[in-house]
Amino acid sequence: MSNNVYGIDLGTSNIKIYSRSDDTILVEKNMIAIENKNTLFAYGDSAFEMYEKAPGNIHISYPLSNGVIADIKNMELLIKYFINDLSKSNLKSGDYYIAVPTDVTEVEKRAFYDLIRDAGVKARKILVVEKAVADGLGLDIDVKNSQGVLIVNVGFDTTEISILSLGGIVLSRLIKVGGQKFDDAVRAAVRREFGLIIGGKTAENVKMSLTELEKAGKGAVVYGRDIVTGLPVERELPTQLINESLIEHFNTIIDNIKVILERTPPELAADIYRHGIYLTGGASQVNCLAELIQKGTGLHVNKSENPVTSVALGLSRIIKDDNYKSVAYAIEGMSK
Ligand SMILES: Nc1ncnc2c1ncn2[C@@H]1O[C@H](COP(=O)(O)OP(=O)(O)OP(=O)(O)O)[C@@H](O)[C@H]1O
Repeated sequence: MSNNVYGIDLGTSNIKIYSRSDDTILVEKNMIAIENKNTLFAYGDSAFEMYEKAPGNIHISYPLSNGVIADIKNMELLIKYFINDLSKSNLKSGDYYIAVPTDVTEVEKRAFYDLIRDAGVKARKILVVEKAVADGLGLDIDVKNSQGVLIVNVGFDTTEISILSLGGIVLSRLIKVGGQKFDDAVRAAVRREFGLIIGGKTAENVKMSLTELEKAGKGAVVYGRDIVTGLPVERELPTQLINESLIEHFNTIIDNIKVILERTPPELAADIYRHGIYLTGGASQVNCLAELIQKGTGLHVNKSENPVTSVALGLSRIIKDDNYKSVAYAIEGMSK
């Protein structure tokens, strides 16, 4: 195949890239490790492996923050390396579909377009898709013909709450709550209740294993540093403590869903009532969140089968099915 087509969902913690030629989705950490301020040391999952363990001369960072591009130079570098890997070092010109959050400024949206144009990936055509629309398609919703669809995507540092109707976005709100805030809450609770300092990765693992641990009736065994003695220790944390530490953030998400619902035109609200809420994004899998949203809003919650890749799956449907091409658009001033 001469020209490939790529669909990119640039998440803060995970980058997901659909490649048309092999019909697969690459999922890698959106992270870069730079040695001595100017040399690429590692990227993607390999950079994440070193996170919180690397020496001072290796700087490891996320180039995205709160859903927008914070470090353009390193983000371009990452895109170039990932696309080069996908094309097996035989990069040919290609078309790019990139998902963007709705509730960001036009300048921030434009930055996604510029990123692909300037990343050195031989972009022929660059089209933008609203992230929630791609999410809807990835969730198998016929977004072009459906009225009143409420999608909640809980990611790493943001949660996007959107109402779709007939292929467009009616309302959207991006709030700064996601998996990272959940991890921070776990760390703070462990420090407060056990006098123990744990790393970010440990907190994330505890959060991700909560449901399993509860089922097994076990606590989470962690290793950390005792605040008083400064020595490494092992502790078993009760799951109840972890659950309680997350409630505040869950309530923020629920309150924001309610605000969006209050602003929804009544005809669309009726459809949302019938279909319920669609919940996706990696951090939506956290223990009890779906149940609490259901309880807090009184609406049925449909959980995604592919929470991490739902946006990329939606992009793949747009790329493969001409019927959905109209939901992708060129940034003003660029040809479609
Ligand atoms: N089983 C799980 N339980 C709880 N949280 C999980 C689970 N699996 C992944 N996560 C969390 O999901 C988050 C990553 O999700 P996702 O890939 O959707 O985010 P992102 O797209 O990178 O972020 P954003 O949308 O904020 O840009 C991380 O915080 C991770 O800890």
